[in-house]
Amino acid sequence: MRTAYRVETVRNAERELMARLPEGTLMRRAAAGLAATCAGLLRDRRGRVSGARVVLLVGSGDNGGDALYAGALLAGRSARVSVVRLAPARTHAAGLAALLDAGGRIADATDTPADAVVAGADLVLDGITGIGGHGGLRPEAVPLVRAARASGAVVVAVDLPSGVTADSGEVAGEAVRADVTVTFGTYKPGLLIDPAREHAGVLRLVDIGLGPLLPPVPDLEVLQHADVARLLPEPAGESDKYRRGVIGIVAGSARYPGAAVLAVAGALRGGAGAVRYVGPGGDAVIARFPETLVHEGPPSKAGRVQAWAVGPGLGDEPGTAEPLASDVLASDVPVLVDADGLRLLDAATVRARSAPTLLTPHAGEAAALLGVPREEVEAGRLAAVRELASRYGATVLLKGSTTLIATPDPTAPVRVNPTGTPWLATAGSGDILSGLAGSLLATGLPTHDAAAAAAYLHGLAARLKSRGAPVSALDVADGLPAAWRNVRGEA
Ligand SMILES: NC(=O)C1=CN([C@@H]2O[C@H](COP(=O)(O)OP(=O)(O)OC[C@H]3O[C@@H](n4cnc5c(N)ncnc54)[C@H](O)[C@@H]3O)[C@@H](O)[C@H]2O)[C@@H](O)CC1
Ligand SMILES: Nc1ncnc2c1ncn2[C@@H]1O[C@H](COP(=O)(O)OP(=O)(O)O)[C@@H](O)[C@H]1O
Ligand SMILES: [K+]
Repeated sequence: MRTAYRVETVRNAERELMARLPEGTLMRRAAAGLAATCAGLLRDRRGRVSGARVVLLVGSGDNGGDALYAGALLAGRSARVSVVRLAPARTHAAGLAALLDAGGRIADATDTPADAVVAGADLVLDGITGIGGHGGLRPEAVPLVRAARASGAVVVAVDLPSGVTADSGEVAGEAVRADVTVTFGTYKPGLLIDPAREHAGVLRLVDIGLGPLLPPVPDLEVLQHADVARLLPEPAGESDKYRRGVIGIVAGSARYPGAAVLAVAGALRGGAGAVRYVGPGGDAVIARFPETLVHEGPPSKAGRVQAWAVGPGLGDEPGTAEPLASDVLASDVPVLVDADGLRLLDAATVRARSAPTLLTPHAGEAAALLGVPREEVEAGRLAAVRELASRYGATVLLKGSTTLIATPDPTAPVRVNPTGTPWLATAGSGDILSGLAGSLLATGLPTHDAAAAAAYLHGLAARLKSRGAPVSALDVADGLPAAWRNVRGEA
């Protein structure tokens, strides 16, 4: 499991650790890790560190200090290192002295155009701001950062790409776009959540000894194969289809019968022992998946069901969608609500439910539920998913370029799914996810585990099927058994 902590927590832990260590120890540890990564990148690029051209962009804080000490270490290995100070009077003095001692030089951008400053650089180190930064890049930094990007040099961000918001992943204005980010002590939320994540490139974590001083509960967690493998249900010798769990799907409409087929396709690969279908798409479902138990009446009369998934393609015809959705919400088993089901949702009904509810909106649906523009949700995913979970008293899986899962408990970590791929942005893939997550819920997994395991398998299935080419929603469903085996370490 990867974890991330917000700035205040990082600073508290750093303070405690610094009090136990000789002054400057943490920065030296950070700089050593940073220099090692840079040296590796330079060797990849030109075979050796000696003679490489390195430009440091250095702001007024300790982030610049890290860059300067790392620059000194590289200069000590005969790299040609120059520093551009963005706030000359407030540059980390000891770091600058170390760099100059090691043979580095000052190349401030005051009289020289930005592109000339970075011209010919093999590597540009972004030490403008780290966890102390706020409000995007200052105007004087913007041309330098753009020139660095355009120069073809490898851009390495120190701790965080300057300009991104560490705690939320928001990007207010311009921010550095790095190829690699070397972060210290722990991941920060912004490194894992878009749009900031896109700016960070490949992540490297340098251990500076902070781990034991961080609280046991992180702000974010990212499950990995072993974590998901532990969650996946496995039928025991004594299992029968009912004990494995029955998932009820309420999806599709005369207008969108395909959504019913797709949700069932996901549900059939989600571990439940049986899939019941209720709704107007029964014929289409049976034609494609004869193993489905199709029911004509209302969901409450469909027989035993351990969890429901309601909403994909349900449409908005009065007299059809609404009664189906309210019947499902009145049940006392876990319910997943997606797509059209979300439009019919009212917070008081969800809050009053006796069993857990899982909402799976994309950014547009989340925006409608929150009454804000879609762009606001996309720019501030973490705040949006937390707010929805708290307003509805439900677990919320917010889909998109970074899929996030929050529970109604504001102290619980938000989960970030690491397996997604932009190839998943294809019509109907969300319907597969609904069926899959519902199926995992029916097997008895707690809501946030079912959501996290489903997002993980769904993303992995898309990657395994895609291998760099477009995939359809049904391809993703077909890839689920392979993803399941892959997670469990089976061939
Ligand atoms: N505290 C510690 O023990 C350690 C800190 N480390 C480094 O120190 C960093 C934090 O250092 P600081 O607290 O000095 O903060 P930063 O270096 O991140 O930035 C703070 C400075 O930048 C200025 N600033 C803020 N926003 C700006 C913006 N948008 N554009 C330009 N300037 C801006 C502020 O006025 C302030 O002077 C970490 O990110 C990490 O790189 C590491 O050395 C590891 C140990
Ligand atoms: N840029 C992206 N990167 C990764 N995953 C994405 C991206 N865009 C969409 N997805 C994923 O694709 C799926 C799309 O679901 P949804 O928006 O409900 O589409 P539909 O309604 O067509 O099924 C979700 O699982 C979402 O997380
Ligand atoms: K930085």
